[in-house]
Order: sequence, then C-alpha cells, then structure tokens
Amino acid sequence: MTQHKSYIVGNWKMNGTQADIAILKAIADAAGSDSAVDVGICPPSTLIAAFAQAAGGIGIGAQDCHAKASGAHTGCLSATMIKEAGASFSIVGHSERRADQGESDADVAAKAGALHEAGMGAILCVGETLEERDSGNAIAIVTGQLAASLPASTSGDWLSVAYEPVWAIGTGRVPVADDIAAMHAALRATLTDRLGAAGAGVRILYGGSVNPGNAVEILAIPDVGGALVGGASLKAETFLPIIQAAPR
Ligand SMILES: O=C[C@H](O)COP(=O)(O)O
Repeated sequence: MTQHKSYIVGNWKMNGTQADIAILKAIADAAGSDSAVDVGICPPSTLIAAFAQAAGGIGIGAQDCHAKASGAHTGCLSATMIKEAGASFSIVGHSERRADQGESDADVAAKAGALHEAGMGAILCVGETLEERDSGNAIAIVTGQLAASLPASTSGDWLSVAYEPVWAIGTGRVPVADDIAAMHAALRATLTDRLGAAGAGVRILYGGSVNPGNAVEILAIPDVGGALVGGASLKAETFLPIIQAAPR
C-alpha cells in the first residue's frame, strides 16, 4: 500500500451561511499550513466561491455535481461550474444523495467521470445500511457498490474513496475497529483489482460519527487514510482536534 498524507475533509451538508466564513478562517489559520495533513471542506454550493477566496491552505470542494457538462437540468451544477466557482474536488455518491435523490451506482460513476474529465478530484462514497450490516453481507455489498460506482478511467491519483456506513452517519455509532479495517482491506482489493498499481495510491477515508473523542483510534486503523466528517466539521473547536489526530 502506498503511504499518503492523511486527508481530513469536512462535509457541511446543508449548513452554513456567509457569516460562517469566520469558521473557515479559524480552521485555515490553525491548520491551513499543516503540511503533514491534507485538509478539505465542502460547504454548500452557495459558499464555494467565498470559501475558496478565504481558504488559505484548505482545499474547497463541492458536495455533488451533475454528470453532464451543460443542458436542461434545472437546479444542477456541472463539474466545470463548481470548478469555476473555486472547488478543486467534489464528493459524489454520498448516501444521503443516493437515498434522497435516488442516485444509482451508474449515476455516481458518471459524476466521478465528469470530475476527472474536468481535472478535479473526487471523493466517492460507499457504505452499507444497518439491515445490510446485520445480514452479514456488508463487505460483499459495499465492494460491489464501489466496483459499480467507479468510472472507466484507470488512473487513481484524482480519486479518494469514503467508506461511510449509513447507520453510523450522525448517530454517534461507529463500527468496531476490526470491522472498519476489514472493510478498508476489501475496498483496497477492489481498487487494485480495477485500477492496478494506481489502486494502491487511492486514499480510503472513513466517515460516520467521527469526533474529537474517537478520531485518534479511527485514524490509526490500518489503511484508514483520513476521515470524512459531517457534524464535527461545522465548528473549528471540534474539527481542529480531528485534523490534529491524523497520523503524521
Ligand atoms: O459526509 C459525512 C458523513 O455523512 C458523516 O457525517 P457525521 O460525521 O455527521 O456522522
């Protein structure tokens, strides 16, 4: 496995207004020059441009993009549009979009491909529901989801994967370390199977109820290359300790 810097990314989901640029600035002041960790924040699209202006060393990303470059898709934004606004990457396939907007694995693959085409990074999310975990088939289900959500492109440097068990998101529940390690190992095998040597360089993040109290333990699990953080990324006082917990 190729070693990379840890990657800690905040997903603000549908939270944040112009007044919250002060939070980004506090995070950037404290962690923007931390050369040992890559830090990103994905604000709502309305804040991408303002956040990109104030980001310091923090990478600014979007939470989604459309697969097409332009056209009659009311309310949607293309990869080149979010790039022009200041995003250097985007989340795709978050379970909230898979559930709320009915996005399929094929939709996610097309969106990831559009980001790659636009010269941007992607954080591709996968994860099982509680029912799927309880069925005992979580690894087969999630690796299948990843295989079907990967675009045809074979280079890996633009891609990260986030393993987010749906039942761990916003619940305070986290899988035991052995289960996270087993899932990340299986996802790594899927990546190298599909991408060859490039698959070894893809960072696999964990997401789901990461907080200052559990970040050290989670980030020390084998092949956890970082974290995708929701609620705890909304305030500097909870996001900064997670950044500081990253192995270096
Ligand atoms: O994208 C982030 C995840 O959905 C995790 O959210 P959470 O940290 O609030 O559980």
